[in-house]
Amino acid sequence: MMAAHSRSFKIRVPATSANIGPGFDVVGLSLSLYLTLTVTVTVPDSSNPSAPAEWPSISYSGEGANEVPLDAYKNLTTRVALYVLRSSGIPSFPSGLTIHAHNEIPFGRGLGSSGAAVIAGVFLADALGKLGLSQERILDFALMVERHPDNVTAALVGGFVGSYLRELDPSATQAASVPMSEVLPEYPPDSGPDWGRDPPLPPVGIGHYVRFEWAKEIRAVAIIPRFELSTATAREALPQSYSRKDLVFNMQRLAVLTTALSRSPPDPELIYEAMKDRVHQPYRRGLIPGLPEVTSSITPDTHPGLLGICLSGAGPTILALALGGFEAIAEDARKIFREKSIEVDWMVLDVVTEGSSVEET
Ligand SMILES: Nc1ncnc2c1ncn2[C@@H]1O[C@H](COP(=O)(O)OP(=O)(O)OP(=O)(O)O)[C@@H](O)[C@H]1O
Ligand SMILES: N[C@@H](CCO)C(=O)O
Repeated sequence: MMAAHSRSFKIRVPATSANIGPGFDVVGLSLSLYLTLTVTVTVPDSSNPSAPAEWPSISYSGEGANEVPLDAYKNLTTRVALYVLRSSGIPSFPSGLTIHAHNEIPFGRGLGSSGAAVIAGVFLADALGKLGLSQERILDFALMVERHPDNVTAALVGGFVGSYLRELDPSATQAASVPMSEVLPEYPPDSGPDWGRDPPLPPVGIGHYVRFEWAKEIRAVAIIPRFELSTATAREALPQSYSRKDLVFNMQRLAVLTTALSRSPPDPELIYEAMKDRVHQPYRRGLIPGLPEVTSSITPDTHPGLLGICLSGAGPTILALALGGFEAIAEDARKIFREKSIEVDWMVLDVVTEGSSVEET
């Protein structure tokens, strides 16, 4: 009888909410919803190392299970993993690889589902290839795929995080700007170890971040419209340039917000105003009917316990930060959306301080 040995591990990545009003592409919060991968690699003892590698077997449950591709060469997480493996000189997945993904993060709603899938992919490659990637290098790889740092950084390190992309020299800029089709090519079905060009390596040290403090009593109400809005579409709605007045408006608020959210007791008057934005939300209102009404009519005066309210990431989810009164906030937002014929789901989430993890099981 053929003996086999196997190795199993679990990867867990939190959801994130980016921007928090004025911090477009700058700040992110990790939230208590998770993408969890349960991974097993089974290697028959008598396996022939020169035999062609089998394709990984992927299964999904939870959010997105009915739409996510289960082909490892099409699925975002495994494509990212393959990119990182190939960049590290490992041409393909090992044989006997099975991955079960359980996903609690709704797709395309502004809760960082793609950022979580990307971070999970880099962790998967790191664990499969025993690459020993540093946190900095994990972020470099993630930023070659998701090119704004707010979601992936918060998903990686956890908590309330501010980040920037380092100004790269011209050759590194070129390396970091290669088209996505070269970073994550559409692998042909029969792709083997010799497939394609060498993958473009990320420059070293692209993303830098700082973790802010977070007042533990602040919780997050996610009001989630039942429609998807892709980040790409929501970014196309934005202008290429802004007035000085609007940029100063946002910078003033962001500077106040990062400390205001760390103070106990939190000050609703300060936070509500500091969560206003003029850089992305006004341009996205056409994509999210009800957005301006929800953010302007739900206030700390009308809803005791509320601190501030904004679009979560690229939307369409609304994020309300609050100390209490969660149901009144969410149900009143539901009424406003219903007037626009949009149904919502809502949940109260915690801001989690732990980032992504991998654990051998
Ligand atoms: N767990 C996952 N596995 C595979 N693909 C995923 C997974 N999660 C998300 N995706 C892919 O990412 C797409 C959603 O990405 P998109 O950037 O548009 O939204 P988001 O990340 O949910 O929102 P935001 O970036 O505003 O927070 C999905 O339609 C799917 O193609
Ligand atoms: N900062 C990004 C977050 C979404 O991924 C945006 O608002 O487009």
